[in-house]
Amino acid sequence: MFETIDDLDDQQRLLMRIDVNAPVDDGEVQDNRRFVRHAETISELLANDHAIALMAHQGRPGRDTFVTLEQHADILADHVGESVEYVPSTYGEEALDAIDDLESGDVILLENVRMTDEELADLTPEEHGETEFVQTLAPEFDAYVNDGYSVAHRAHTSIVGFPQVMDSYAGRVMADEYEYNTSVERREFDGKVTMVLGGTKAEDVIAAMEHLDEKVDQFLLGGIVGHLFQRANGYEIGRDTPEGPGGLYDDNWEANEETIREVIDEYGDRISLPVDVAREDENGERVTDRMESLQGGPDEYMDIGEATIDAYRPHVEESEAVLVKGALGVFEIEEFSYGTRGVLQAVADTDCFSVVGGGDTSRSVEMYDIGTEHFNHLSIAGGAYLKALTGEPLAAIEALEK
Ligand SMILES: Nc1ncnc2c1ncn2[C@@H]1O[C@H](COP(=O)(O)OP(=O)(O)OP(=O)(O)O)[C@@H](O)[C@H]1O
Ligand SMILES: O=C(O)[C@H](O)COP(=O)(O)O
Repeated sequence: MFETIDDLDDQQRLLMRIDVNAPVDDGEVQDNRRFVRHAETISELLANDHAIALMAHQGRPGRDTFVTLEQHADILADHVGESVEYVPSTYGEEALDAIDDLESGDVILLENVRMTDEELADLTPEEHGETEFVQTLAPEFDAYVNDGYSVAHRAHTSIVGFPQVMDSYAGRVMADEYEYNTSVERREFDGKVTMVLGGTKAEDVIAAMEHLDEKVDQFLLGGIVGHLFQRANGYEIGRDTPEGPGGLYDDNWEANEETIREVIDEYGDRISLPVDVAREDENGERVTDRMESLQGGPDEYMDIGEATIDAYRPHVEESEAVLVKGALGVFEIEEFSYGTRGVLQAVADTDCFSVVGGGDTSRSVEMYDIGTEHFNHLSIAGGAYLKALTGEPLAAIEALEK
């Protein structure tokens, strides 16, 4: 087991990893529950007079969402109610100067760690610990705290490198999510277990499906994941999104199709797919097409249709546990929120054990007033949550335990 911030002495100089990776709309970083949850940990640490330098990432190199953390510092400051200084360097001179000036009660946010050469390098945890990034920053601090549960599945320098050489502790979000999500994996249900899978990170979701067959009785698919499955069935649907991993439908299609075929052959009878999908017509209105008579281009479908929602609802009502990962449509636009809202409302109306995961997806519960109290747990994690459900070890946890 790992140590947590409860084990820290007061007034320490802390290097802390958080995960405020967020959707970026027209260059504007969107606030979400990750900021709120990490702000709670930061406030708790400030109450004990620590000085904190935060590390975080945003997007992946080459994507539109790969931006600096300037806006993140402002959003965090709003939630913490204290100033959070953005430092436009991760471990260069400017960063070291700002760290030098850090006093008890101060918080700074260092530049996007994915802008360093090391962060995403293919290295062992021990090698990450030997990088210039780690060797430069580690001596400046008393301890390392990792609160970034939602990025805990990535074996990157800021996650696995620092614990090699520093006293390391799990933050509040890390500890809570870990306990909850592993208890989901261990928990045995007598009744039906249903998993609702959607969103844009389709390859991660499909990879997880390969490991979930014994734990799940029914899969309900939507979002880009649903498109991919229906495309494998011969329908002209689906597109690559700038936020998604890219290449889903071209370079990686052959491999994706093969995996989907394997999953369908193995337990296709437990997988429900959209029978209709919704798009915007020329007047800007929502219009729904049956799967056999698609009218839009492959890239135009933004939600599951009403018949699909009606078909999915009884599965939820019959379930003892429902686990959700990823949205069934572009819920951020009201017209295309029907699928996500319809299924989440069915979960809220049912007395089942329920977990909603996915940093973006769990936001829809609050956005549409579905009532957080109707769910057992709203996870701010996506990929890490999926991995935890499949019982796979998380790189960050292994590093903290070491
Ligand atoms: N048909 C669709 N076309 C385009 N985007 C879609 C579609 N259906 C769902 N989405 C998008 O999926 C997103 C949510 O899923 P995504 O896989 O990106 O993240 P998540 O599961 O919430 O969390 P995380 O980012 O933490 O893994 C929403 O922002 C929604 O707009
Ligand atoms: O949003 C997430 O799921 C995490 O921040 C991890 O981001 P990544 O999938 O780009 O590594």
